[in-house]
Amino acid sequence: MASSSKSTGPAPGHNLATIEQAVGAFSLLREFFEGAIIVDADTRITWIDARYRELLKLARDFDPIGLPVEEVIPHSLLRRVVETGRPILLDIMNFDDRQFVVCRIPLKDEDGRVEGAIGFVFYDNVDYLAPILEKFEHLQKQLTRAQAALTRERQTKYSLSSFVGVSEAVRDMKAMVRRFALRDGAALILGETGTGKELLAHAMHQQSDRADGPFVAVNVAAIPEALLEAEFFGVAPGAFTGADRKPRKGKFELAHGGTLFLDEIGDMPAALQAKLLRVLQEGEFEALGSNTVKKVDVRIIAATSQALEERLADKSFRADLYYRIAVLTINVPPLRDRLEDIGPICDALLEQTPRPRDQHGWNIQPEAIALLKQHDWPGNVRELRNVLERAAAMAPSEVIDAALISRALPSLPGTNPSRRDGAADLATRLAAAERQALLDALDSSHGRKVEAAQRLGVSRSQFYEKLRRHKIDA
Ligand SMILES: Nc1ncnc2c1ncn2[C@@H]1O[C@H](COP(=O)(O)OP(=O)(O)OP(=O)(O)O)[C@@H](O)[C@H]1O
Repeated sequence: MASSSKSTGPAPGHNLATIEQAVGAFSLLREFFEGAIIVDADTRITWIDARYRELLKLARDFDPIGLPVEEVIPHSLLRRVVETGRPILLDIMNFDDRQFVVCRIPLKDEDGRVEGAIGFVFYDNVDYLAPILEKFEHLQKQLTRAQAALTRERQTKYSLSSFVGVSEAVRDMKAMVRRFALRDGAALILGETGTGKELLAHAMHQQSDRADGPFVAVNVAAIPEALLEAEFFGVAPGAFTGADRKPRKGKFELAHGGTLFLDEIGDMPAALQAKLLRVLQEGEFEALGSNTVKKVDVRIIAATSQALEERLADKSFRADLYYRIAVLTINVPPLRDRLEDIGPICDALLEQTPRPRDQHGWNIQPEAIALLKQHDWPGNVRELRNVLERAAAMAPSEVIDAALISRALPSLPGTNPSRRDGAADLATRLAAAERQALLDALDSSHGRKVEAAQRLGVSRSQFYEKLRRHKIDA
């Protein structure tokens, strides 16, 4: 055996010939590597170089021979090499805060059967490896910084503090959201359109134990009825003619370990309500075209801007489902009932409103805020955002005064682009007219999308598709 007093092993009963050969061959290379290890076909350690023992900080009296490699090197990939019979020629491993290049090669007998594997560890005294390690270190630092920035961004974007409001009603509601976040049951958020229900659902998820899990949002009204079931529960391979061979995951599966936000739950068809109830009660469902039951761990947060009591009374919404989700109910007050929030919300929304490069920040005047407080806000904060964006687009400087606001408010003339743009070609004029029709329908149905779709004589899904195409945040 080529092992000197510095090496340990091999364990009795292993193929000595192979190990002798391997160690003999790479003893020629030993000045180029920092350590080496050999495992057998069961991935148990049969030999380890003394320098590798030092690197791993193994105690002097600890004998690793015969142990599964992962008990000594938890992240070792030697098992993969043994199982696949394929080498991993270049990889990087961390030991404490140092990075090493590692190379793993399968050991095969004369018939090509895998008998074990060897791993070598190199360090940067090998000049040609230095650029690889440097590059890796650089990329790893960049990744760590990007991940930290992303976490910060997610936390601020969806934290409860991004729901702006100073009124007592908002403070009480936020306290309730914090309490509900810590309970894991289904929750229901009620409020007019544009009051910030989705924002609150996201914040509740972010405050809960599920924050590291996914947050998946589905707008029930935006999906054509025929596709809803597949969208929620997924499709088994070949479930119907034309279905993919591969299974398609539904939103429930995608939200596993996290939160599923069901917006416009009042629009859910009866058959789907029954299936949803089953998931809530048993935590299980079947994909479309499958008879295998799947288990999921998902918290449901539902929201609606409809009066659910009416839907309960006419039996289009199941009472048992309602009582299941309504245990934790949050009522978001409409903007017109908390006028003192308008000023702070304007400041927050204007922070996010694009401004010309040479400008420091928007300056909204008290008279402009006073005028905004007189409006009824059927579309709530979403409508306020649109009005501010319109005013900002018309503003000649960073000052937003009452005159600009009165031009930007929806009931006043001067906002119809199709009337202004006489020189545009037909397609542009038609698109502008369609956009205006959508906005008008939303305005006159106080932001209720189902009603707006009916007014225009299009289906819900067509209506949503058009909103998306025209980039209308409704
Ligand atoms: N209190 C608030 N502070 C800051 N921004 C808000 C607030 N409330 C709502 N918003 C903003 O208003 C817009 C609409 O909010 P959101 O989509 O959460 O409303 P919603 O109640 O879910 O609407 P819908 O019922 O139509 O789906 C978003 O851009 C959101 O960020």
